[in-house]
Order: sequence, then structure tokens, then C-alpha cells
Amino acid sequence: MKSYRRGPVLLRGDQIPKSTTDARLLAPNQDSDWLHADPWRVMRIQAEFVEGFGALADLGPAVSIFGSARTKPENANYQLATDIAAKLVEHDFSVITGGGPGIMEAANKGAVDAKGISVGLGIELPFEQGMNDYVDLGINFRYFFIRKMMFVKYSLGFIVLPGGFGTLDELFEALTLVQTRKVMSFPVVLVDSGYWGGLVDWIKDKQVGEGMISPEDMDLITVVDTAEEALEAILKGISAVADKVNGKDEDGNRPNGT
Ligand SMILES: C/C(=C\CNc1ncnc2c1ncn2[C@@H]1O[C@H](COP(=O)(O)O)[C@@H](O)[C@H]1O)CO
Repeated sequence: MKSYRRGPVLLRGDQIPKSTTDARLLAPNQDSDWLHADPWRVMRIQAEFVEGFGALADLGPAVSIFGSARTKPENANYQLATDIAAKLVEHDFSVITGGGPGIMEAANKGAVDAKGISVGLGIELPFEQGMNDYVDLGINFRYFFIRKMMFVKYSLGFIVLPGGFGTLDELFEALTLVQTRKVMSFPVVLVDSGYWGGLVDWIKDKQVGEGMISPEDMDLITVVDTAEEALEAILKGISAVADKVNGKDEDGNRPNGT
């Protein structure tokens, strides 16, 4: 049977193309549909990873702040996000957000006002949506999954204010990565017990109660109400991770007593 090889792909019968990849590439007057074909998308995906890694390589220690794109400046959580970002900057952290409006804008504003590094990892959306005015280092991603990976790779912890589906997506992705040990356990801090309390109770009641997660998985989440508590929880969580990396126990001692 006649076979045709395209790199690692074996093609037979009707799958054999009428022309080669090179011939199609060199052919005049082609339409641009091929630019949207999946193999070409892989190149875009690669390019987006390269751009992201390049732009963030020298960032240094950073914390991501998530929350609703719809929170208005007059909402108390807007000021809270600003205060948390300022406190992070005072402790030499860069602040990373999704670069959009609402809580993202508030956190970027707090970082800039405190003279820190304010990062926005934006996402291309079907409606016009620029980066907020307080982003000093911004990258606009086409692909959600690449952007999500950048948050995890370049953050030492996540602080999550009230939000909608986008915020929940970011929260549960972080928890899943920690639970499955794809990343070192890093702090995930929920701010505003009034907002998150019902969800946390449901997780305890249903997910722990019915054996969908382990009771220890609850330790991955800390719920706080103030900027000071958020900072404290992040610092504590980060030093716990550092201790783990250095082989220390929960009290900061090494097994050999050093
Ligand atoms: C919906 C509106 C603007 C959307 N613009 C966004 N820009 C950047 N990042 C966004 C945007 N919307 C959602 N995100 C990401 O999800 C989280 C917030 O989503 P939620 O559903 O509002 O909770 C946020 O942390 C971003 O990373 C104009 O109203």
C-alpha cells in the first residue's frame, strides 16, 4: 500500500495529500486559511511561551493578586486590594495581576503607588479591553492556558479577592496544582471571609465530608479579612515552602537538629 510520511505522521489512502508542505508554502496566491490551522497554532503557542518567559525572567519574587474584573473603585475590596499590593511592595515583592479592570486595576495601582513593580498578564478577549493604566510591565496573551502557567511559574503565592468564574478558575487551578504536587505547596490566601465563607464551608462539608478531597487539603487555603492578615499569611506560607525546600520541619528545625 502506498504510504506518505509527513515528519512522524504516516498517511495512506485518501489521507495522502495532493501536494507537499513545501509546495503549498511556496505556491502563489494562497488564501490565508492555513494560518489558522492547528499546526501553525503550535508556533504561536511556542512564541507566546518564549515572549512570556523572556519578559518575566528577571522579575524576582512576586505574588499574584486575583479578583473580579467588575469591582468598582467605590467598593471596599478595591481599596483592600490596593492596600495588599502596597504591603507586598513594602516587603520587596512584585505584584502580578491579570492586567484588567476591577481588583486587577486596584492591585496594580497599589503596587505603582508604592513604587513597586506592577505586572499585568492580560488576555485577548472578543471585546476591546486594554491593560489598566497601572500596569508597568504588561504582556497580552492569546491563550488562557499559557497566561495561567505564567501566573504560577512567576508567583510565590496567590491572594484571591472576591470574584466570579475567572477568579474561581484561577483559585482552583492553583489548588489542583498544589494538591497534585505539580508545584511546591505555596500559599493560597482568600480575602473576605464574608464572601468565601460559604464556599469554604461547602468544601469542608461536601468535598471533605464525602471523601472527594483529604482533610489536609483544607490546609492549602487560608481565609483572612485584612491587608495585614493577607500579608502575614503570604509571608508565613512562603517561609514554610522555603523551609520545606531546605529540609526543615514545621518549626523551622532540620531533622538533624541544625
Ligand atoms: C469582564 C470585563 C473585563 C474582562 N477583562 C479581563 N482582563 C484581564 N483578565 C480578566 C478579565 N476578565 C477576567 N479576567 C481574569 O479572571 C479573573 C477575574 O474574572 P472574574 O470572572 O471577574 O472573577 C481575573 O483575576 C483575571 O485574571 C469588564 O467588566
